[in-house]
Amino acid sequence: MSASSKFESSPGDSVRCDEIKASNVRVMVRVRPLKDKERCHKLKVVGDLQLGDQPPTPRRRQSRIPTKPGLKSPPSLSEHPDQPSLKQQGNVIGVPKQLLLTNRLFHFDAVFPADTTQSQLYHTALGNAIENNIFKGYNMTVLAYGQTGSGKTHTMYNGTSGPLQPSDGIVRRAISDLFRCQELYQADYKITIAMNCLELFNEEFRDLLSDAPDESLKMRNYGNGHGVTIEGSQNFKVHSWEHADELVHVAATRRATGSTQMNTQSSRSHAIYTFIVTMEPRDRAQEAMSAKLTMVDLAGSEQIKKSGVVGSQQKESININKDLFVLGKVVSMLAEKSTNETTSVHIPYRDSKLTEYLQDSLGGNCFTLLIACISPADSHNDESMNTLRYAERSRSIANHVKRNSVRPSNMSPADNALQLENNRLRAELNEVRKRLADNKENPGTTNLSHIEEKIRRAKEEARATRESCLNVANQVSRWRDRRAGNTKEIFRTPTVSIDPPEMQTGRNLLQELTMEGGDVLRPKLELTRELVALSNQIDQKRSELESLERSSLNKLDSLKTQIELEESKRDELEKEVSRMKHRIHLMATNLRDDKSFPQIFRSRSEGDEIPGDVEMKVISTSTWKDERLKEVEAELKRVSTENKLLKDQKIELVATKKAFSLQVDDILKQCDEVREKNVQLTKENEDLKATLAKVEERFKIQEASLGEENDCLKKRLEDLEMRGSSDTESPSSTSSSSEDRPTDVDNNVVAGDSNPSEEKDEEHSTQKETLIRLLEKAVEDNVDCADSLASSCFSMSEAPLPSNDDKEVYIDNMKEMKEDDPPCKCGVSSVFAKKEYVVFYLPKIGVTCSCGKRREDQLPPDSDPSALRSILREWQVDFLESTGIQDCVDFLHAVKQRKIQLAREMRVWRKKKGLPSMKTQSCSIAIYIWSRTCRVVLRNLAEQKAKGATKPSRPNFLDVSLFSDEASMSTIGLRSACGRRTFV
Ligand SMILES: Nc1ncnc2c1ncn2[C@@H]1O[C@H](COP(=O)(O)OP(=O)(O)OP(=O)(O)O)[C@@H](O)[C@H]1O
Repeated sequence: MSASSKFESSPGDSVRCDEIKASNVRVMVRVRPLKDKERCHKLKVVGDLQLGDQPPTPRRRQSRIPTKPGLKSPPSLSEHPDQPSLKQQGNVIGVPKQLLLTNRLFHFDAVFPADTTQSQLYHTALGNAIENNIFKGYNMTVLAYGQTGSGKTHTMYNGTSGPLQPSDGIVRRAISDLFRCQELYQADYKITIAMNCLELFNEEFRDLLSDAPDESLKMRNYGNGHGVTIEGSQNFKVHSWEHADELVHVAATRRATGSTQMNTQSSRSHAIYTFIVTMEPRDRAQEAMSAKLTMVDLAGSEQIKKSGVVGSQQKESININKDLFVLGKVVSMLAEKSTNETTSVHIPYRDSKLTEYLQDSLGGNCFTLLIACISPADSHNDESMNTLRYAERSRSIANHVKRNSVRPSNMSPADNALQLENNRLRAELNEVRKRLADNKENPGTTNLSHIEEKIRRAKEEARATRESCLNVANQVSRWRDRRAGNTKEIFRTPTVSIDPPEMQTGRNLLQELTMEGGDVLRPKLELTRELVALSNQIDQKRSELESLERSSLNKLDSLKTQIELEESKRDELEKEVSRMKHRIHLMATNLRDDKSFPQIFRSRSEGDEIPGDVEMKVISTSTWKDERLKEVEAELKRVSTENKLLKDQKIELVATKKAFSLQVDDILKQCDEVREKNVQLTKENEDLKATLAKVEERFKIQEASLGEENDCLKKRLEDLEMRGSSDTESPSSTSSSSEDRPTDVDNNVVAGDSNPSEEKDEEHSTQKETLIRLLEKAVEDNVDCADSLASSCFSMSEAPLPSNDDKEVYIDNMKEMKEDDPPCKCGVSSVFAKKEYVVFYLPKIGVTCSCGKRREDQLPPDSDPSALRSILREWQVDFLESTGIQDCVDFLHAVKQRKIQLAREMRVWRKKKGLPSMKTQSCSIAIYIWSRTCRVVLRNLAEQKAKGATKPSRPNFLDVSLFSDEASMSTIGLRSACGRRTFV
């Protein structure tokens, strides 16, 4: 059976046509959410949206079934009188109807902003439309239109399977509604639901539910609004929601999709889901109804440049765009027709298969809802603008909707079917007649290709009509055979399949009576009377059937006559064509051969006699020329109109292209910016990572040092407890152990932890002796201390090296030195210590081996004298940097804030680096020495600057006078060259 034949309302006697109403296509716009990196400045939904998320309140069952069949005016989509208005549903307060895009305001039936849920969209857009339209016998179509990636498939079929999900689109929700309504109405109607799923891919129809889904199917158009069918497509009778849903799911997965730059899962075809509902009343007084629900997910328009398609995808894209172009043209023409009803407008439905198939939905017998999907992104403004313009135009398309219902009659279903078929044939015949009449009226417009086309169509139609007639004839003869058999059998066999119901009832009654007759003896006369009455009824029915048969046969005959007539017309037309061809050929030959043709006119003007046959020739030629001229003029007119249309389209396209290229430039620029930013961010990220690693290392060190501090504190607490009594005897020893001011290292840079004073004195004297011994040995051997790790004797760098005599004096001085000796004023200093202590405690500046070799005091040219690396040794700077200290100022600040913590961190750090272990207090002293040195250097540099030095140089670190005001000078381990202590 064809997909739509049941829905073609036949203009016959028993089909209602009294309820034809105009209903404009309803248009709603859905804005999809922004994607990553997309921006939206120019699009605005105007008005508040407060949608309810509930289905409309269910109504009581009685009101669903019309008490008086078909007398209500047809409801428009989702606005049935019984249905609560949008404003009354749930908490719906209002739906925006306007949309502003780049200063242009568009008006629609509803505008759904990006945050609208699928459920909100369905209940607002369709509401109770399935029940109010389909189950009342009105056809309905829902179309999704828009550029690629704008959300059409999301809106129509967001394919899941199983129970209904919040993300499901219109198709699944509509199927659910269909079966819900079937359940509601099945007490009064026998309802069947059939469905098919088609796709139009590359200008070819395919049945997505067929065993051979790749097979291309032919479309057949019955013309004059009598519907279109896809030959060979299958209708599946579906029994439940699950069944239908499964089929739709299969179809959706078979649909052609592909990945483009605009949409990773782009539909490459137009998908058409059709559901056919037929309702046969259980009560014969009601009318039978049928309706078709079509849901179309159109493929999206796309710019090949933007979508980046090539090869076969490019061909698909061209076909999609062509279809949509024709759709736009049809919409424009329909809109023009509805605004200016007086002018006759040709609607180019046949220019594409899509529009030919959707003819009923656009300007036909159908309630139509168009959902235009757009992207809110600025980068898609031009496409969105086109979609909105198209959608706004669609609003003015008027459809003429009528109920597909059949009046109740005493005819059997077979009679009804026959009747409908007859009606359809009659309509076709009318159409053929009309065309023939048109041909007669406008012979002037006939040109060769037109005639050929008409002949082709006529042939096709004749073939189709012949087939239909044969069909009908077969049906009639089968039916006649059956009837003849039945009539014979009627009294013998009680079960005849096509008996009129009254006869069956009578026979049943008779049977009952016969059965009961055993116990209740009725008079024979009564039974005879009943029988007579029944046989009368049978006769009456038989005569009715015979007259019906006769009329059918008559109709058949008249149809045959019509066909013959049509065929003879066609023959005539063919002959006419060949005659014309012959004439044209003759004339062309004559004109070519007849050299005297121009001469004839000349001689006529001069009053010469024209030979009779030549005059005839001239007359016929000029008549033909006039005709031809008229034809050419008409053709010219048509061509110029088309040309103008094409020019307009071209201008529009050029403008669009220009806007596009501007947009593309803009996007490229943005891309560059983003790329640059990206590089910058990556760099920043790397820096941050490095800092993070440092911080993490610091953290670990701090953590470890905290542990140690804890241990240390505990130990100290124990010490303090133990020393409780001795503290009262020598209070000065407590103050001298202060961590912040490690003055207990006067005699040597090798300072111990806070030991009792006797231990300290003992240690000092040992160290003193060691030093003296070392010095004596150094004087004897004049060793190159720079290479000796065991012990070294250092003196200042830039001061003159002490002679051996000086050294002896120095040693003597050392021996005689007392704790309370006054400071030496010689201004020249030396450092005596083990090399490892020197390396640990002292900064690098100016320290020179006593042998005269300079060590570590050379600064690279142009180096910053105030930098940490110019003052301190490599490892010292490495350590400080590991704690986040970058320069002298940082360092001085850190010393002030957290010297002890730094000391602990240093201890842990050294351990980690495999350097000799030092006590925390020694670390603290070292830090103190470094900080002092840094402060002195900074101060000296500032002084140099203040005196006008443009390039201040690093001070001589061992110039004792530099440190003369430093009370804790001794802590840096300097001694005067005379061997006496400089400071106490
Ligand atoms: N309203 C929406 N909410 C959430 N996501 C959406 C919405 N509309 C579209 N999308 C998402 O945008 C993407 C593209 O949508 P969809 O495939 O439906 O576009 P389309 O118009 O059908 O494209 P095409 O014509 O190329 O098939 C999908 O990932 C989809 O999930």
